[in-house]
Amino acid sequence: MSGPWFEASGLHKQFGSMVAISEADLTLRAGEVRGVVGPNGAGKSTLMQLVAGSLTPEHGEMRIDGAPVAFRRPADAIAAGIALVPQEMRLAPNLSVADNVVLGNEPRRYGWVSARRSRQLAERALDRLGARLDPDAAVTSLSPVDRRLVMVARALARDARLVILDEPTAALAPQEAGAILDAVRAIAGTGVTFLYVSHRFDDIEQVADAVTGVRDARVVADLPKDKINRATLVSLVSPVDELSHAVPPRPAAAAVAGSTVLAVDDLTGGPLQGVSFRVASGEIVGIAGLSGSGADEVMAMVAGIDPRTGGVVSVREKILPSGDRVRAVRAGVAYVPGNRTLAVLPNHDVRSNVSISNLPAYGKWGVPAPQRETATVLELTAAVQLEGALSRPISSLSGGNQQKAVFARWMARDCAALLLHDPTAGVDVRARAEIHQRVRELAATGMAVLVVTTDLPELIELCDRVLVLDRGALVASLPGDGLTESAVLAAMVSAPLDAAPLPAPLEVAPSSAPLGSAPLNDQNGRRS
Ligand SMILES: Nc1ncnc2c1ncn2[C@@H]1O[C@H](COP(=O)(O)OP(=O)(O)OP(=O)(O)O)[C@@H](O)[C@H]1O
Repeated sequence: MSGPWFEASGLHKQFGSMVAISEADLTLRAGEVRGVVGPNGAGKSTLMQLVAGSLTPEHGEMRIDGAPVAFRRPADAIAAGIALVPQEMRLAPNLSVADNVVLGNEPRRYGWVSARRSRQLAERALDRLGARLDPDAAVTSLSPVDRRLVMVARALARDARLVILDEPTAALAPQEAGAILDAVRAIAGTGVTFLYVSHRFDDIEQVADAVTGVRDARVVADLPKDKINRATLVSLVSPVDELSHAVPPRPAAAAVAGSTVLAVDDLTGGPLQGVSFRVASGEIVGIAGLSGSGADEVMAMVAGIDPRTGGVVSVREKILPSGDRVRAVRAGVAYVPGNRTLAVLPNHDVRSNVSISNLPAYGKWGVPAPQRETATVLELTAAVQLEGALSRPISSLSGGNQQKAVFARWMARDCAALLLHDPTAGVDVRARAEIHQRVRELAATGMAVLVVTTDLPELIELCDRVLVLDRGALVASLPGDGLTESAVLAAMVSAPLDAAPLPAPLEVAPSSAPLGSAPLNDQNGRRS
């Protein structure tokens, strides 16, 4: 690693009277991977957007190789060798892998886009990442991790010296995240600098050479490599006196004795090949699986978002029609999607975004009772540590805070089954602990909770039982007590990953079964 080539000092940005980042300094060396860590709403994304030219600072300066630079738009930053890879996927679905890599930067010959040179450019960028992808493949055919690699390749195809990655692994399983981390380390070895924003401390510990801590709109820490560990990272997000609160232990054995609330029998559709399981009142059941395992599809079909081609889903013995979200809500199925852009009402304030799930409760005989609504929403937002005025437009909240609002929405309603899809993606460690605590409390009131998450520690902290899906089939049901990440991982890839002893799988489902003829699972997911 050589001396600093990028320096920012005194960067300040505010939205109206709200200061998002103030007096921020940042110094980067060639080939450095700098983690960026801090609580939700701290100002991390704002700082990244200033460096990437998506926002312009009120004051402060940036220098590249000692010379002052000022970016008025992202194109200025790109021309200076800085590219931002945002958290949300920005790929053109109708274009190939190669076309997506060169999108907006197509090499031209005599003014015309050169298909040959575009392809070469894309292949070179993908090669540098070690991504073995067919440049002609449709980008829609790729797994989430490969799509993410295409987005990183796009930055490399622009000869970026600094690549800013915003939560690049937020919705990826650990092995898949590993592909991103390996690529980042390999590219950093060639002299490219990375700013790596993440709430996943495992990633930061593995990949970062140094960490910038952001808190309350200020840069509050600059940790060298030998100071990067779980305790220092947690303390950047949560004050030291809250450390124990931030990482709560899983209760020894959750009291799971209720009757079946959610029954899924022989579910088919998409990759699913006859998946059956039960979730009892008071139980928290997790589903783990790699991309393409079918975990996402189970969630979408049970929630009534996607239609199923076969099988039965019932809640409290009431069969839900296929692909009917309204009927599912009426039957008491709450759903918090992993992709918050599917859940927020962007043109509405925080209050409406939270109260919408339960509007009839805030009025009597059709007359609204705004005070009751406000009181309830204040209680719910406090429970997920979402601070600030309820009248703020939700789109002005940081990503993690939007996620908290969506979660609070479903706490307002008395539901039978709560479906959580990556419930704490982009949420800081402190609020994550609060959300886990709320989930446990909701389960204790008798709800059946189903959690699909790529975050293995979350499954282990939260769940009484973890079902593992592989290529559309249920391959294991692992009891929560004593469960380890390596045991879940091993079941996900159908092979032991290390020497850690595996709990014996309780259930091994056949890869397929004729419609309507599959045996039912008992309460613990065992087949009878
Ligand atoms: N366009 C905007 N209008 C008004 N306020 C904004 C806007 N963008 C960000 N903010 C506010 O600036 C503050 C910093 O937000 P920012 O997105 O930078 O936080 P963050 O650290 O990236 O959070 P997260 O980890 O949740 O993504 C927050 O209070 C947010 O509500």
